[in-house]
Amino acid sequence: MSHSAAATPSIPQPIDIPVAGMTCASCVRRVEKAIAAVPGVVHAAVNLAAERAHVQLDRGGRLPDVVDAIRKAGYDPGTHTVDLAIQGMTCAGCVARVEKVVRAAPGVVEAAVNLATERASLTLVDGADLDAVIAAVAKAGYDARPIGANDGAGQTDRERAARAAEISALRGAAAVAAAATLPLFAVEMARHAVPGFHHWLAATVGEQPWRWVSLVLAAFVLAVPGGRFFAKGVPNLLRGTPDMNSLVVLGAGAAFLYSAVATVAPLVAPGLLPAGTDNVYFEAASVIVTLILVGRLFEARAKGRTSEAIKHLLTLQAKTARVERRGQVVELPIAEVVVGDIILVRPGERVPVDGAVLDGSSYVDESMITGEPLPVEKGPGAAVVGGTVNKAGAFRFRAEKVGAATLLSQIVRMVETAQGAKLPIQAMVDRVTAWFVPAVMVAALLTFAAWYFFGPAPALSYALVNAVAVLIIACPCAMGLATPTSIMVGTGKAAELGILFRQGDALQGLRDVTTVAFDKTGTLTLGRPTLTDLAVVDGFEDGEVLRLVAAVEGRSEHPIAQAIVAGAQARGLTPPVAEGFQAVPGFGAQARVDGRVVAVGADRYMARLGIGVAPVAETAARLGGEGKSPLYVAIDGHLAAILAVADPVKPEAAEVVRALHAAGLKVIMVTGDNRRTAEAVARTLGIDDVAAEVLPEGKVAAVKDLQRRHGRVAFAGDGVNDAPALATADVGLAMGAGTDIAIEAADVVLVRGDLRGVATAIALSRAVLGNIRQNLAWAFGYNVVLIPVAAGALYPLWGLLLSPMVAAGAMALSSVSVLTNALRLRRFRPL
Ligand SMILES: Nc1ncnc2c1ncn2[C@@H]1O[C@H](COP(=O)(O)OP(=O)(O)OP(=O)(O)O)[C@@H](O)[C@H]1O
Ligand SMILES: [Cu+]
Ligand SMILES: [Mg+2]
Repeated sequence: MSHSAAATPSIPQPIDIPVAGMTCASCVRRVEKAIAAVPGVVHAAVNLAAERAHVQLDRGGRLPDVVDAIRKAGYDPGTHTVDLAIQGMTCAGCVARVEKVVRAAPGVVEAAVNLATERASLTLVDGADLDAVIAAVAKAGYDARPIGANDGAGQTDRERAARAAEISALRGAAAVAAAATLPLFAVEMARHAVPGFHHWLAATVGEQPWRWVSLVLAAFVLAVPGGRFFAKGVPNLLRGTPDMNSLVVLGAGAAFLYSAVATVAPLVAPGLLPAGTDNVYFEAASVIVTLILVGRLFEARAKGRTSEAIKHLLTLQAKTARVERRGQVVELPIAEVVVGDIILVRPGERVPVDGAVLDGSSYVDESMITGEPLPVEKGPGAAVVGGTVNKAGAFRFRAEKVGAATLLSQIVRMVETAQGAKLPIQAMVDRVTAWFVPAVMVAALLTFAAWYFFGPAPALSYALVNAVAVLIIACPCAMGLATPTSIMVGTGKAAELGILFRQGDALQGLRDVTTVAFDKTGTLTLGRPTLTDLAVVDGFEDGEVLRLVAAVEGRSEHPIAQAIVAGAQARGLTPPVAEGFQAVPGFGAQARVDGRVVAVGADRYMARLGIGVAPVAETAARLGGEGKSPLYVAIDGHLAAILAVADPVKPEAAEVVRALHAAGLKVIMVTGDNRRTAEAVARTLGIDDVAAEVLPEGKVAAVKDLQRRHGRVAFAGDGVNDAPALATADVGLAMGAGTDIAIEAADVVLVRGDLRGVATAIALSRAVLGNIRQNLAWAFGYNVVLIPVAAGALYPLWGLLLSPMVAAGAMALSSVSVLTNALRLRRFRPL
């Protein structure tokens, strides 16, 4: 066993920690502050809707401290424990080493390694990448395997269970509160509505006994179902960091306390309260608690629905796999499948992980990943993707990507990251909400003072009721939900449509672009060119030229090369063997065939070789005008022929260009192809401008040039060789080819190679940002308008006041309406 020291960790990756128990924007602030105060924390961002903290530590920062800080601030950091079976440990030194590398792995809070049981018991942050831990252990020279299921699905199952528990707890609390509040509320209403009720109550139950009954009922509502507000709100208040729970506590608590004093005072200290001010507000205190509980219940339910997209993705994941182990086929939980396992898939089963078919053949439904409606044929060598459904045949395949590395897991992770993202506008919202709760408390105090000193009699009653109304109406919970819920629903909807926002802020970026640039080959066109024309120069013969060219192109990977080889095959030619093959990217290729030097490529390739193409200039112009790509062939330094390949445009391309124009965007094509050809294609599609004959390394410069001229540019490419351009553009959209998505450079991945995804992504980003704006306008507007009303601004003119009960109803409604508005995004219609 090697005992060399483990490699020093590089800058740790940012980590997402689920945080439960946050109710409003000031909770977010509090958690953020608590985390930021931990030594070694570089950056902390907390998202209320996703209920997550995104934390960047430097080398000295310790995750356990962060988790601790969250707990100390009064919230629940989401962690879970996992057991790993560790092989290869021989002594206590090994134990210490494994513990060290495991503790240094991202997302690990605590680790204990046991030599006797050969187990490591880890506490991980929910959502942490167990594979990274296993890899770290492997790097230190040991073998680690998870015991029991612990894939992404398991974690989200736990989150789902936690949410379900929260919903049922809220439902119970709201029901109990409502039952106890009902008599109070009914009697209060009857007093106003039923003539003579007052006298009837006084004659039967008696006014004072009823006050005692009310006191008991209200105390119960506040203490039992309303206990959750006190448990969080009081400590926060005492710490000097009031949150929305504190506002509820102050509002309902003040109403209750005053009423309790008014009930008890006549017995113990008559004359304590001035005449006419011994009113009770037990019903108000109870109704506030009940309505806010009901609001929270609706909110929790709606929040559950915002993450439905992820749930749907997770249902695609198979739970078990039939694996060959030691010559036997065993059914294993998906988490125990390792790379290299041979997996059997029977008809109708889901492919469990990503891999390559060994034998057998079948058709596989990949629509859930690629959007391709027709089942795809799979034979030996074909790639299969976890989550897709096998149709009629059976096959065996070798697992190549498992656990978090599978495409499906990556998609789930991308959606989760995007859903938890903070948009730039959120910073503004955060600044406002940070001051909001303290400002509200000051406003309530001022209201109290104004009514007490300048208001009509009974001054104390008016002062109290109006101050309570201000406290209740001003809860900023709708504000805290406005952005994150729209992002969650929007990115979830996007995922359903095959649009993955890798960076959540690409949503805002995409909304702001003015220009969309497309790569031509494989993006606007199908990327499957065919040989259409062949014209030889005098002295050369068709079949012979094509035979030689096909020999050269047989060595090339370029789609054009494949078209030429296929063209030769179709004419029944068998190309000879080529030697000394040389490809010049962006120009062409050459090789020696049958003792002759054969070169094929663009006109600039001929220019580079010093071969004039004037004799076929007219043919080239005609071919280019038809949208075909002309290619020149030189044999032994003499121009021999001109060929043309045509790559049909995607059927939806023209429609997409029209849609983008309708959205007010400029559409530009960037290509390495011949100018005339490019312009012909652009014309048929209605594209505004063309950057043609761009060398592969020139695409970055082309994008920069577009940015200079048009502002913010989105670039859509096939994601493989367009990576630098994708990264340079303000927003890079990678057109995924289903399995081999080049995700890294892009901000947005269009899983279905369909161009409509580009227009849909832009339309969706506008819809989401619009939705956020509506939410913010509603949340802010509501507070701005109703706080003065609650404070009594309309009283001098119209005698209008806002009862604390109405305030509680309005406040519960405001969060629900923001959530409902965000959920409207689920009905977004794609192009
Ligand atoms: N193997 C090859 N055989 C023949 N011609 C080639 C070959 N490789 C490159 N060329 C020539 O160089 C040109 C530019 O190639 P490049 O790969 O940069 O762009 P493209 O695939 O035509 O277009 P796009 O930039 O839209 O993907 C091609 O249009 C072709 O004329
Ligand atoms: Cu609130
Ligand atoms: Mg290309």
